[in-house]
Amino acid sequence: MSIPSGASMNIIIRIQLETNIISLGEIVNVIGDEAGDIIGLDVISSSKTSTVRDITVRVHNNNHGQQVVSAISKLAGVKVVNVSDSTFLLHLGGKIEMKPKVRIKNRDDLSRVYTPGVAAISEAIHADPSKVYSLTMKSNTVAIVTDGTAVLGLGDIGPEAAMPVMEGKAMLFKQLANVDAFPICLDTKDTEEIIRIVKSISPTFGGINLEDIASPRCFEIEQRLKSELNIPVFHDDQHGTAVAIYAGLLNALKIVQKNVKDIKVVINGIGAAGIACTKILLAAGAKNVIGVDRNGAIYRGGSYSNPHWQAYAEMTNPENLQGSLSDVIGEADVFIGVSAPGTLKVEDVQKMATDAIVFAMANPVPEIDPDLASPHVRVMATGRSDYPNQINNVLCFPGIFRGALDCRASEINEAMKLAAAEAIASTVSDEELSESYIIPSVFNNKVVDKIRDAVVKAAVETGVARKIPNSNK
Ligand SMILES: NC(=O)C1=CN([C@@H]2O[C@H](COP(=O)(O)OP(=O)(O)OC[C@H]3O[C@@H](n4cnc5c(N)ncnc54)[C@H](O)[C@@H]3O)[C@@H](O)[C@H]2O)C=CC1
Ligand SMILES: CC(=O)C(=O)O
Ligand SMILES: [Mg+2]
Repeated sequence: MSIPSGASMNIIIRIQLETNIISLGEIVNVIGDEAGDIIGLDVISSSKTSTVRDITVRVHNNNHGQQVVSAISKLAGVKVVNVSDSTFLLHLGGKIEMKPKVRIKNRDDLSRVYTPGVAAISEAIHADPSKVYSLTMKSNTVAIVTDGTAVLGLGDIGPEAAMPVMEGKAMLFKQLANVDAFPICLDTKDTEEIIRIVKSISPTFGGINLEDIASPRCFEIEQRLKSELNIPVFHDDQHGTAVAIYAGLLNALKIVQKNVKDIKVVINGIGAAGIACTKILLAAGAKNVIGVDRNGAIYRGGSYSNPHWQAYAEMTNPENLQGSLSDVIGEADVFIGVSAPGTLKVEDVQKMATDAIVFAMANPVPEIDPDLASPHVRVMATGRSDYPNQINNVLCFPGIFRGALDCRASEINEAMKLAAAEAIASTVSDEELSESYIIPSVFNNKVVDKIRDAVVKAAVETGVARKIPNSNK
């Protein structure tokens, strides 16, 4: 399954044109004939007989881009020098950097930021370790730790290939919540080694965001680190996703006027995200949740290689349904996909209850093309930014860590997660709420502040805050 048609991309085509043979206008017309949308034209160099230009063209997808380039290549007097994709260009040299807060202008500055002056600061922290929070970057810094084994929906692509995703996440932490975060991509899949490394690096950080670590390993890593460290450890694919989904569902259920206690929910993909989503829905009162993975519904009496599925069967699937996704989806009110591209068929959606809600969250390609599902559902959401209702853990992690760091929370607990979900949902007012607006945009500047305040309040109420921060207002 390719990226759905709703997506688009920009390509930059560098051409050399012989100006006595062909005009720029003719090239522009050819691009228009191929349905390419020109969004930029730059002159790179020019002589009496030829010009080199960069033409930035918005196209639907890779194939469409190739079609446009091929049409230009066929023109007499045009040489296509290079074609680049603006997404690749944006990644050249990486997306983040480290910047000092003050400039070292002279020897005096040097002697204070570094030796000998810095020694007094180190001694002060040695005498009172809690001062590391006020005298270093720790209080505002989060490690984004991955082993590269479940990167988006791309699977085990390794720690190097995980880097662009983690850099992107670090950008979002900074831009949305002013949290300094940086990627730690580990070249090991060994649970004990990952735990040991994260514990060893933890003095630098105020929090640990575990990311894209495959299940079931991710559960033990998180659990052990939570109990062995005194800073928040949060596996975003579990809890950030669960919080964002629950926020979206709270609002979607208002539209269809159904109660979470009465609905049938089918969750496809019972990995990190699927198990956490199930738990948050059960905690919210859902009674009929059915989990489905590659081999079908998870039921009591089944035998499973995944050690978490036996326990999962005990707490879900009250009618003990068996069979494939198609077999169990009949009359479901809600489908949540946190699995893999193209796993939900239109025929499956047609079997769902009236006013069906479909959250197809696999990234970058959802379980069903939203254009195909939409005619059959009341509320459609994906994890993507190019469709309405983007449900993505980016709605949660900046604000939840902002709150946890501000109150120096020792952990991120269930109350803080529920508070975050309710804060996200409440950002959409009753007047604004509609089928295509159940969840605020990532760029809604109220989201982070609302989550932060709600999370700090919940942390204080549950006794995990080690500091009462100033109000955010
Ligand atoms: N929109 C969002 O905010 C988020 C989306 N996701 C997406 O959810 C998906 C799963 O992520 P994780 O839970 O972190 O990965 P994971 O590797 O922990 O779990 C994936 C689960 O899906 C199952 N699965 C794979 N193919 C399947 C199929 N054809 N049918 C049924 N089950 C299948 C696997 O067996 C596994 O149990 C990924 O595509 C990821 O991009 C994950 C986190 C956040
Ligand atoms: C959004 C995210 O964390 C994922 O797809 O893995
Ligand atoms: Mg992830």
